[in-house]
Amino acid sequence: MDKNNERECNEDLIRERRKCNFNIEELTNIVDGGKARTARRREIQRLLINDPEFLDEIPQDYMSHEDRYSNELRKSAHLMQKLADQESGHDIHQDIGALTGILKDGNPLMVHLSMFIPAILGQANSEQQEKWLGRSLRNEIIGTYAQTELGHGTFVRGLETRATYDPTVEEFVLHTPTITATKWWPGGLGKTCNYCVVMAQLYTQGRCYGPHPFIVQLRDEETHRSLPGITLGEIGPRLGLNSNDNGFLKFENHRIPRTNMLMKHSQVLKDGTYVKPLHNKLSYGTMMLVRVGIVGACSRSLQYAVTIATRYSAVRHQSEIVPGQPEPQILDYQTQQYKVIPQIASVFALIFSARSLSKIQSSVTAKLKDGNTDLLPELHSLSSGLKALSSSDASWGVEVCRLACGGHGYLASSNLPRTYTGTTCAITYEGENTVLLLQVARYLIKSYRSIGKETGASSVSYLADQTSLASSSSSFSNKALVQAFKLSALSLVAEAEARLQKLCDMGQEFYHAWNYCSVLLLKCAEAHTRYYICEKYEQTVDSLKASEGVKNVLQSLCRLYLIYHITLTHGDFLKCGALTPRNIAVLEGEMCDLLAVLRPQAVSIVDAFDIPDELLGSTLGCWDGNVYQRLYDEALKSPLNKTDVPDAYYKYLLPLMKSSL
Ligand SMILES: CCCCCCCCCC/C=C\CCCC(=O)SCCNC(=O)CCNC(=O)[C@H](O)C(C)(C)COP(=O)(O)OP(=O)(O)OC[C@H]1O[C@@H](n2cnc3c(N)ncnc32)[C@H](O)[C@@H]1OP(=O)(O)O
Ligand SMILES: Cc1cc2nc3c(=O)[nH]c(=O)nc-3n(C[C@H](O)[C@H](O)[C@H](O)COP(=O)(O)OP(=O)(O)OC[C@H]3O[C@@H](n4cnc5c(N)ncnc54)[C@H](O)[C@@H]3O)c2cc1C
Repeated sequence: MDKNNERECNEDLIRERRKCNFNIEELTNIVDGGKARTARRREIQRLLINDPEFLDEIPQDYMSHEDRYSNELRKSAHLMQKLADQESGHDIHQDIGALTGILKDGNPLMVHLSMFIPAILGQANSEQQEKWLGRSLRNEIIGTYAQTELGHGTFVRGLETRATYDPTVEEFVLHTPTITATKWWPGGLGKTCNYCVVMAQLYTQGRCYGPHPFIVQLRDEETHRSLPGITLGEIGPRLGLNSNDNGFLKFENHRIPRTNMLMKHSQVLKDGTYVKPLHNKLSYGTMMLVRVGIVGACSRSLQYAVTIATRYSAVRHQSEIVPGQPEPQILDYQTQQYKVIPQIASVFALIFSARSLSKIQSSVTAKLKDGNTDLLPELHSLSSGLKALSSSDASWGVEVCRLACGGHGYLASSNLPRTYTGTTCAITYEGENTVLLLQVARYLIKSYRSIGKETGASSVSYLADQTSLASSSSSFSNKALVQAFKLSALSLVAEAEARLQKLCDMGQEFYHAWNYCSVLLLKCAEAHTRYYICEKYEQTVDSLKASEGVKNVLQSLCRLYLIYHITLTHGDFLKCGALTPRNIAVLEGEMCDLLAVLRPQAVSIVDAFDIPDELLGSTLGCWDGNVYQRLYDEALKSPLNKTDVPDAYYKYLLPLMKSSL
């Protein structure tokens, strides 16, 4: 689509774009993380969208279960080949964002890229990397990450798969002792992968040392047949991601060499002696890494959904605001603005916190190389909290965007249903959100109780700021609003700690008290993580070197985000005295003013997300706004429209209609 050719574009969208008062390209660079990143993303996307191999012969929704898998595997394999053919020197994981939308519904090689290779990088020692990293990067072997079992996903310590060391032949025996020990869910496990990283309980010298990672060959490298002692299969249709072959796996006393235990952090020596790691949760490192990646991935899903909803809201006319006047664009309704524009604001919140988290991860990783694990708990807490809030915010945001598109948003061709199912899964996988938030709460309570001890963990240093509890601010600057979030989080943590202590003082065991307070603890974790996001948003926008137009837009979006979230949880702000009822009323009024300020810029802001139509894949969100023709053309692709009278009519309807004659 030629974006300079206004003749092909919907009139409303032309008018919207003429209202733009900032530099779109500059905002695009901010979204991408710099000019060079924008250029790289566009280069990759051009390479993909001009390639006919990525086209589907018929829309996926009309394909059989097998054809969907096969079609997506064809495209995934082609994509991997294309990326491998690219000039070297690029980190494929940096480029993952650029691929959003090219593979439509959970591709079979995703976990190879996002977990198997990272597991080798993070858990294998240098000899093991020598053996498996190059081969997996060259796609000579394809792997997955097999941790979850039928009986246990959340509680990793409860996994039942065993890896028992046999020193006489220097091998581990992998075994699935019960039906509940069957590995269940791993992406690509069913039919695609020939290797995997398996998390299994390590037994040596008669003792269990807990879950550890092992690399296991699953299928013959020539015939692709499952190896003896291994049962593999696919788990069946899911809410979404149905082009993937999420699988199951059972071991029947399957033997692997000792050197297949991934030994970067802990080892089993030839005689069976166990050498423990520097920190006993280092074997959970792959999960932590992916949690960080999920924050960025969620921001991208939301960019897709809100681009669709915003453009559609500009094109769609319905009802009337002024009686008897022409039907307005639905974007003119304040309630529609309230659905869509906070989601735009949310995109930037997620982008900026993903970037901040990623920096922290790099510095923790660098420290780990020197054997320093001090900041691992801080990274665990932040990555857990941000994974949880980003996935729930984005899922809710995508759903709101679908609702904002009325009936047409329910159509597969809008691409909103698939965007939703592809986002909401992140609430569950890589650590179910409630469970991760309770990990954050655990860290908060522990940090609160150790106030005064220097831990170097900056995200919780505010818990020591007891004086702020008594002070409510009369100023309404963005910084002051962030302070209000801080106060709310601090007061919730203080309340939860006091409640826990009271129950313990009354004679309850700590773990029962914990369970009894866990709804409140969840709120603490959410408030703490929200405060983190708000603080990063405010700081990033404040310190940004940008033109006035871009800065104004981002300031307004940031302010909208802060006020929107205050209004959603205003009870917490009132309860701790951070804000008064009057303050809340004033802020609610200001939120509506901000919606009005941002409304004329909304289409241009989503244009700055710069998502090509071919990747957006939506009848409602296309750049030219030619919505109705696209809806009609897509409907014509339904196989039911191949004939006027379907066979089913003769088989079922006709006999029914004639039965009473
Ligand atoms: C490379 C970038 C790619 C980006 C791409 C993004 C898109 C990705 C698409 C991928 C597609 C699909 C992927 C899906 C894959 C999966 O789902 S894999 C399976 C994931 N499973 C889980 O996440 C399980 C969740 N459960 C857990 O993590 C643990 O069981 C849990 C942390 C909940 C508890 O562990 P326990 O061992 O029971 O620990 P506790 O007793 O609760 O706590 C003891 C202390 O340990 C601390 N802890 C826990 N985890 C960590 C950690 N990772 N690091 C550091 N510390 C940790 C905990 O805080 C306790 O500390 P304390 O004693 O309080 O001081
Ligand atoms: C699309 C998809 C892809 C996946 N891919 C992979 C993969 O590649 N590899 C892999 O190994 N796994 C994979 N998984 C599995 C995934 O990691 C698990 O489903 C996830 O970790 C949740 O575990 P669970 O299913 O055991 O849920 P459960 O833990 O059984 O959760 C059920 C309910 O119990 C609650 N609950 C559980 N424990 C607690 C607690 N301690 N405190 C309070 N509430 C609790 C939860 O909050 C939830 O409401 C995938 C899952 C999905 C949906």
